[in-house]
Amino acid sequence: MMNDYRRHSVSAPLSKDLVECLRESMQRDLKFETPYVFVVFGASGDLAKKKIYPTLWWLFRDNLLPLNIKFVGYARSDLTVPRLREAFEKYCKVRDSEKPAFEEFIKKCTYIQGKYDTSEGFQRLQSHIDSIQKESNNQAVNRLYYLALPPSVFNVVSTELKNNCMDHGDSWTRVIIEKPFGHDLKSSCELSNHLAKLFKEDQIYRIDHYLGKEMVQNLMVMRFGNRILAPSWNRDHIASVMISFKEDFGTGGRAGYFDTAGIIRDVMQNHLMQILTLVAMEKPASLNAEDIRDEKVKVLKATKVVELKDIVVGQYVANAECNHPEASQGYKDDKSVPADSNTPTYALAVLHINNERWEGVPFFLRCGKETLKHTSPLEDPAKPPRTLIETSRTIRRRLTENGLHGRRPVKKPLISEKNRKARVAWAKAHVNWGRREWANHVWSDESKFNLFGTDGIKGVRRPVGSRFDPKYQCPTVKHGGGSCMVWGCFSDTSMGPLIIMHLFI
Ligand SMILES: NC(=O)C1=CN([C@@H]2O[C@H](COP(=O)(O)OP(=O)(O)OC[C@H]3O[C@@H](n4cnc5c(N)ncnc54)[C@H](OP(=O)(O)O)[C@@H]3O)[C@@H](O)[C@H]2O)C=CC1
Ligand SMILES: O=C1O[C@H](COP(=O)(O)O)[C@@H](O)[C@H](O)[C@H]1O
Repeated sequence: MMNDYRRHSVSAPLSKDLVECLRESMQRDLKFETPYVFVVFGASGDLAKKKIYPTLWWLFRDNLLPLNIKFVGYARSDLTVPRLREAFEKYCKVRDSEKPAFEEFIKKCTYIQGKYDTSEGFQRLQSHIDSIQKESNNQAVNRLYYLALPPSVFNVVSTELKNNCMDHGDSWTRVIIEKPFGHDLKSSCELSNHLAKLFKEDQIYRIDHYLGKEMVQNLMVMRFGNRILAPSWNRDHIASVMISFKEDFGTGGRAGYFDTAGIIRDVMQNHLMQILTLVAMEKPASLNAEDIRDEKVKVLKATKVVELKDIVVGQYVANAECNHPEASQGYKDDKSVPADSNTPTYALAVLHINNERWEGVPFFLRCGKETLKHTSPLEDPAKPPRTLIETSRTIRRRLTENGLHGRRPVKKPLISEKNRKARVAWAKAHVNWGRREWANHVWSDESKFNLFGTDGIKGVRRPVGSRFDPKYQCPTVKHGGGSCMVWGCFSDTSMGPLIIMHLFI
């Protein structure tokens, strides 16, 4: 069972059973004594402090990392481990009880200051890894290089890595590359070709962290494992799809990178497009990565090329009227943004997927920095179906499963509040009458019969125990309509005649 609080926070520890299970499955592949080094290039940056270091800590805390692992930060900034820690600790959400373990984690961290475009810093990194090897009984060190860097330096850093920091054939080296992977088709192909010359394909990990988000991971299960949704997931039932990414903060010190990318390259063409393909693709042959990739590619191939008329862009400016602390700063108020920058911080695009499932359904991709609401909801405004696939039996079953049972509503005479009170008072006053008292009384009532057709049997769907809830009652009237009003009476010994009071035609 998942801990309750974990549902709300990735920082909460996993349950012991789950950790054991994950460790067991990892032990098959990992020798825990083998030395590993995880190098974060761009350790001084936003991604490193907000995501990479906190994630490494959570894995460490949950015993999901090899025992002999070291974390090396690398960047140009003049930093030390304590200053690095200052930057990332608050994102690690360390609980009081976890503090000793966090100190152990920090002991595993080191920092190397170095440039990206010269060999000197990389040679020092290599010496550092050599020293880890010596400390580990000379066992060869597995290396994982994480490029948490702006794309402008991917080429030089990967080249320096290849020239200075590779394994010696007795361990492995892997390189993780962040998005954006190039800024257009040409540069993306160039980057691919460049990396292919340096590393084997299985050494290169291109990462889109959105694919690791719970909401995104649940998409496939929701689409293909849900028997109610699956048949409705198409143009007959969905009018349009809006995939929306909004952040209530701006570039916050990252403008150096952001201004070279813009919101489209930063999140739209990767994160939002990944979500779009997951939403739109057909069921893959298996959950194997290649099969999923193939289905995503089919969606992309069926997508009409986006033209200028299909896209709106914008840039956030300061808003003096808003009290949000960040609203006083426009994008260009950031000193590292050129005064004439026209980099978009907001974009809305409409895409069309020309296939049988989605023909005619617009897919809107919307993303913005400083949009005052940090949510990325996926909204599928449903439209009235052109064809009804579900049978009424299925609908009845689903309603009942959800606690709404089909029942006849209680009839309640439509009387004024004054009369209601009078009736209640009379009933209370005579609550103790017995047979003898009632025998002296005549009972009368009127009834309405429709002349054409009937009012029919009305039903309501209501939860158990809510019979007398006013919302589920059915108001009745004794007068009006195309009908015949009759009156009758009885006492404890006989029945009176039936009197036709009114006939309405
Ligand atoms: N921030 C986030 O939440 C996410 C970011 N990413 C991706 O991660 C990568 C890094 O992003 P992020 O950490 O936000 O970026 P930052 O702007 O924070 O840059 C990271 C580090 O790179 C160095 N750097 C910055 N600009 C330059 C430059 N022009 N030339 C050389 N070095 C530079 C700086 O370190 P120093 O000067 O000390 O060397 C900086 O601390 C990007 O590719 C981004 O797309 C992906 C997912 C999420
Ligand atoms: O890739 C990026 O994603 C973050 C948003 O990621 P989240 O996991 O924090 O929602 C975004 O802020 C950043 O600009 C971008 O580079």
